[in-house]
Amino acid sequence: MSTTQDNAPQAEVLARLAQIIESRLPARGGDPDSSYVARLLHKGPDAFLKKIGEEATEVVLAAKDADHGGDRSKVVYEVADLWFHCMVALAHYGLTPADVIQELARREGTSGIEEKSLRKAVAREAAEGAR
Ligand SMILES: N=c1c2ncn([C@@H]3O[C@H](COP(=O)(O)OP(=O)(O)OP(=O)(O)O)[C@@H](O)[C@H]3O)c2ncn1[C@@H]1O[C@H](COP(=O)(O)O)[C@@H](O)[C@H]1O
Repeated sequence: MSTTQDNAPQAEVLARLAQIIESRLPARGGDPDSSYVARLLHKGPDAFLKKIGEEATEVVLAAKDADHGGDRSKVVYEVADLWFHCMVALAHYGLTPADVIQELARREGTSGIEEKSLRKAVAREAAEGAR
C-alpha cells in the first residue's frame, strides 16, 4: 500500500481521467463502439447510476471480507471501480473531481458532529419560524 508522501502526483490521475471521461461524452463525439465510458454515457443515467449502486455494494462486500482476514487490496480495487463510475456520473452532470475536492475543502476542520448539530438548530429555528 502507498504512503501519503507519494500521493501528490497520483492525485493528477483523477484530473487526467476526468478529462478522458469528458472527451467520451456524446456531445464530444464519444464512440460507444470503441469506448466503455462512451457506451455507459450513451446508455444514460439509469445505466451508470445502477453501476454506482453495484460498485458500492462491492466495496461493502470487500470490506467485510477484509474484516475477516480477506485481502485488503480488494477494497482498493472496488473503491477504484466506485470512484471511476462516480466520475462518469460527475461528467454527465457537467461536474469534475475538482468540484468534489472543493466541497471537501469547504468541510475541512468542521467535525461531523458539530455540522449535524448546527443543521438541527437551523431546522429547529425554521420550524419555530413557520409557526
Ligand atoms: N478506470 C477505468 C475503469 N475502471 C473500471 N472500468 C470498467 O468498468 C467495467 C465495469 O466493471 P465490472 O467489474 O462491473 O465489470 P462487468 O461486470 O464486465 O461490467 P458491466 O458489463 O456491468 O458493465 C469494466 O468493463 C471495467 O473494465 C474502467 N474503464 C475505463 N477506465 C478508464 O477510463 C479510460 C477510458 O476508457 P474507454 O472509454 O473505455 O476508452 C481508460 O483509459 C481508463 O483509464
